[in-house]
Amino acid sequence: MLWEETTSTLSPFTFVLFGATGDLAKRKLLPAFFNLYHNGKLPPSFAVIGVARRKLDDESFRAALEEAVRAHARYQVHDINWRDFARHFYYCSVDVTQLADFERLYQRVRELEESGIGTGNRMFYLAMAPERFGETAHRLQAAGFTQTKGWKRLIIEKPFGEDYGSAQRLNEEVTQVFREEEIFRIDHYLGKEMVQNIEVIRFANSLFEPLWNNRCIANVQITSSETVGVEERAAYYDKAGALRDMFQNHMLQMVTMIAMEPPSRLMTEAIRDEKVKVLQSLRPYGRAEVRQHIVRGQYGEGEIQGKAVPAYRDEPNVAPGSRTETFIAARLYIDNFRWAGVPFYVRTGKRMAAKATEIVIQFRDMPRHLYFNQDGTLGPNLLVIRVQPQEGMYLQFNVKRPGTEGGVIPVAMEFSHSGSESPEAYERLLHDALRGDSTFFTRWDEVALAWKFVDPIAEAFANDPDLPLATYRAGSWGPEAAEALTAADGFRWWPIGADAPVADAARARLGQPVARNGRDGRAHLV
Ligand SMILES: NC(=O)C1=CN([C@@H]2O[C@H](COP(=O)(O)OP(=O)(O)OC[C@H]3O[C@@H](n4cnc5c(N)ncnc54)[C@H](OP(=O)(O)O)[C@@H]3O)[C@@H](O)[C@H]2O)C=CC1
Ligand SMILES: O=C1O[C@H](COP(=O)(O)O)[C@@H](O)[C@H](O)[C@H]1O
Repeated sequence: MLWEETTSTLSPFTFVLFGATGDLAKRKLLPAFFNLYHNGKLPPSFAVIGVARRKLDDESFRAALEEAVRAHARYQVHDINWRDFARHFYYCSVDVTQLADFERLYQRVRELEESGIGTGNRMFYLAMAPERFGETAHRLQAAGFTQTKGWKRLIIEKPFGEDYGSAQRLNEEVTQVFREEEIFRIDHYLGKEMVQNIEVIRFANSLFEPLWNNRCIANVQITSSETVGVEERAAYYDKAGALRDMFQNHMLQMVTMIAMEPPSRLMTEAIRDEKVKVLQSLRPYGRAEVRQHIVRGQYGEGEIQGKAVPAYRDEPNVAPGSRTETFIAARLYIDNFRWAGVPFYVRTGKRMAAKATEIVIQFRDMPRHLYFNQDGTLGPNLLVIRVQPQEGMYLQFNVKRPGTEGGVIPVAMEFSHSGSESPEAYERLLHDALRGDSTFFTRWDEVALAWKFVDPIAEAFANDPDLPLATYRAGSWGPEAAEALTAADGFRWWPIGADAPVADAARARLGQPVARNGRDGRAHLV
């Protein structure tokens, strides 16, 4: 349920973290535990048992924990009594392909529980290769973990399948062991402060909700751009591409949050029901529509923050001549009463000009637009939800140019969350799962519908000889064809991230020069 008091005490638990020595654990999960502990969100009695194949003991795992926390947590190690925190962490070397290892792990968990920790509440987090998810769930059952007088829950990392068929098979495997309400499928974008804020912005403001439809909104633009390349993940990414890695999950989840109807109650299942309806209303695309509405690209060489970077095909472990897309832009339609005719432009890519996730709601022009638009600079009203790295939103509107010359200039009202110590996405999601709240996790029917929408696109990507794969320069905003996608409808992608007009305000606060606008179409801050 939403808005439950989050400082309420959690029940004691044991948390079995598979993949405890991996990248995700190091950068996100272990620091999230520290942040939660620092903020008093964990109960006095809990145990985290790190699991992976390599041979570590409790002490060396605690040393790795400290390193991870020092490098990636929001707070300083010396802010708390480190020994008090670290004593909650244990390690057990397990190869998940070996049932005997699970039996050993089970003994460890039982010993901890019998020493007074956990009272039988058991959380299992699968932060390892997705091929291992199904068999791990089965071995947990075979070793006896799922027989408990407390609760049992499973958190599964992405990717949840690589198409509808494989996702369905995986789901069948895990639901043989855990009930749907015990399964927490992670989409970490749902843990981001401003993604969660979408519901409040929409449903707690009489200013916005009456306008939230095809009568008032001209288009919606959702961008998640990254400056990083494929990094060390080519083995996975070269098969997945941007379509499966970002679009099928994070991007479509943001679409559902923007487009859903108000839920009948602010309750988990009521909210998920409304998100499902959005996915059901997505206009399906076959090959012809993919050519018309979707642009894919792959980064070539270029520059990121002044540093030369190689083309995707020259990255380590990428197949020579790979045709994997590192960028996708799509024009989506949600064929229901509220959104009929409104294009949703969605784009995501690696090695782009900036790291930014922003949602731009562009309102329709006024009917007497021309009257005020004599110098051709009048822009539409925009509501921009800034997910990251800045957290906040701004509303762009038009006012009279001050003075006697007349004319109209765009201005922006900004609200900024940055600096307000929002919890990290994983921190919030771990805490939600521990208190049994699955609102910001994806239900199976959401995952299934997302794959059913994406599968024909993936088919076209793989087999349509007439579908271009554009190369874009690393450090750019993607291929030109993505600009053409919006331009064909008389729109354009609005600048985001550091290019957004309100970035001027941030620069001004830092005493840096700002673009004093008027005729350049950029907004002043009011
Ligand atoms: N890293 C990231 O930023 C993100 C990761 N994810 C997802 O999180 C999951 C983990 O990713 P990531 O941390 O990057 O992966 P890593 O490859 O860095 O880590 C994999 C972990 O699994 C362990 N492992 C591998 N094989 C076995 C085995 N047979 N038995 C027991 N443990 C095993 C490894 O330890 P050892 O070798 O010691 O066994 C290691 O701890 C994946 O599903 C990924 O898609 C999702 C979003 C972002
Ligand atoms: O899930 C993923 O997300 C990250 C981007 O996450 P963000 O929170 O930094 O925006 C992406 O780099 C990765 O490829 C993908 O698997």
